[in-house]
Amino acid sequence: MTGRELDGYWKTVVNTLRDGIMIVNTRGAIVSVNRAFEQITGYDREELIGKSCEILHCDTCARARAEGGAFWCSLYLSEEAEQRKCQIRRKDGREIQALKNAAILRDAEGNVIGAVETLADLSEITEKENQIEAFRRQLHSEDEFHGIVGSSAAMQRVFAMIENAAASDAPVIIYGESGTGKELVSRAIHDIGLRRTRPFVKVNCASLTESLLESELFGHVRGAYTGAYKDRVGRFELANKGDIFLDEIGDLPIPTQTKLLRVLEEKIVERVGSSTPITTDVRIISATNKDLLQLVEQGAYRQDFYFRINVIPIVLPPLRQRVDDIPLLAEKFFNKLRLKSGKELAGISRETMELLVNHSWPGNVRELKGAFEYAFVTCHEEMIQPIHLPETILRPKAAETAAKKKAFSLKEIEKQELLEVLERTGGNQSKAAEILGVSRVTVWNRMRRFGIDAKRTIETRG
Ligand SMILES: Nc1ncnc2c1ncn2[C@@H]1O[C@H](COP(=O)(O)OP(=O)(O)OP(=O)(O)O)[C@@H](O)[C@H]1O
Repeated sequence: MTGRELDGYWKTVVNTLRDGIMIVNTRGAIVSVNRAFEQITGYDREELIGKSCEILHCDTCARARAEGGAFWCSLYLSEEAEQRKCQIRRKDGREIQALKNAAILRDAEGNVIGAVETLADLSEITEKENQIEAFRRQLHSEDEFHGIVGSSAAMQRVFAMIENAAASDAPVIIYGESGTGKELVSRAIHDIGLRRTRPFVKVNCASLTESLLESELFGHVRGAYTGAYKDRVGRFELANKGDIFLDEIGDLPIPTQTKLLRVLEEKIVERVGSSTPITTDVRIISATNKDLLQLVEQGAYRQDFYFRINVIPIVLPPLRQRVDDIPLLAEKFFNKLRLKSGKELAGISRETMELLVNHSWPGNVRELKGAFEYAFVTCHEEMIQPIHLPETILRPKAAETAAKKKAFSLKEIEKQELLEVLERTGGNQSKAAEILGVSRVTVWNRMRRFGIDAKRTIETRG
C-alpha cells in the first residue's frame, strides 16, 4: 500500500466516524473537517474551510479567549488530548452540547503546525438525561409523599415531621379537621417507621360505647359480661411490636384514659374480666379533630394522659389554608378516577378549577375527592365543567339554605306528628310516647321544645 493510497483510506475512515473532526492551523483557521463535523455543526465544508474556529461560538474557547486573549482553545495549552463538555452554536443558531477532545499537532521537528479537535454530539444524550431526570422527579416527586399529595410549604413541613416521627419510637399525635388526611399520615408513619414489618392496627375511639371500646382495646375473657361468650384478643395484643392507631382519641372517656395510661406506663394489658397481665410493646399513633388542651382545661380530659400521648404532635392544616394544593389534588384525583373508570375525559375546565380553588372545603380533602367521584358520574362531556360538581360546591350558599329549610321542615313535621298523637291520646304523654316509639321524657322534651301546652293545644285543635 503506497502512502498516497493510505491517505485515501484514512480519508474514508475519517469520514465514516460518528465524531466530528476539525483541524486548525496555528492562527486558528479551519483547514479540514470530516463529514460528521458538517452534520453536527450544520455547516458545509466550504463554509468552514479558511474560517476562524470562532465560527462555532464554543463557550469554553470564548472563555479562554476572554481570559488570555489567545485564539487557542485552552484545551491545547495542556499539550495533551483532554476531554471537556462544551456548548457550540450550529449554523441554524441552535446551541448544542458536545464533548470535545483537542490536541496540538507538531511537525517532524517538533514545531507546532496546528491542532486537531474532535467533537461528539451530546444533545441526544443530554435530552435523554433530562428525560430521566424528569421521570426521576416524577417518581420521587416532592409533591407526593407516600400517597399524601401536597406541594404547599405547610405540607412539606408535614412530610418532614412524618420522617422525624417515623425515625422515632415516641407516641405521635396527629391534629386536623375531619378529612385532612390524618389516617393517611398515620399509615405513612407506620410504613416507613421502625415497626413497619410488624402490625398496624386501627381503633376508632368514637364509634363504641365505653365498655365495648375497652373490650376492643384490651380484649375480654369469657363471661366478663353478658354476651361475652368466648375469650377475645384485644387490639393492643394484636398490635404487639407494631403500631396502634387510635382515631378520634379526643372522644376517649376518662375512665378509659385512666386504663390506657396504665397500659402505656407499665406496658401491660389485662383483658376485661381477667387479672392476668399480658405484656405489650406498642407504639401509639393517635389522631383527633379536637383541641385536647382545651378539653384538659375544661376538665374533660386527663392532663397526664394528654402529656403521655402528645409527644410528637403533627398538625394537618385544613385545605382552605393550603389553596396551592387544590389544583394538584384535583389533578391527582382526576387522573386516578380516569384510570379506574376508563371514562375518556380530557380534563378539568378552567372555570371548574377556579371554583374548586375558591371553595372553602369544610370537608377538606375527603370532600374534594368526593366531588370528583360525583363529577365522574355526572359528566358526559369532554371536560369537567362546574355543572358536574355537587351542589354544595357549585352553590354553597343555596345548599346551606336548603339544608336549613329541610331541618326546619323536619322540625315542623315532628311537631305536627306530636300534636296529632297528643290529640289522639287526649293529652296522655305516656300513651303518646308508646305510639311514637320514644320515651316519655322525649315526649316531654319535645313538647317543651315546640312550646306545646298539652291541654291548651288539644282545646285549640278540638
Ligand atoms: N393529602 C392528601 N393526598 C391524597 N389524598 C388525601 C390527602 N388527604 C386526604 N386524602 C384522602 O381523603 C380522604 C380522607 O382522608 P383521611 O381518612 O386520612 O382523613 P382524616 O383526617 O383521618 O379524616 P377523619 O378525621 O374524618 O377520620 C381519604 O380518602 C384520603 O385518601
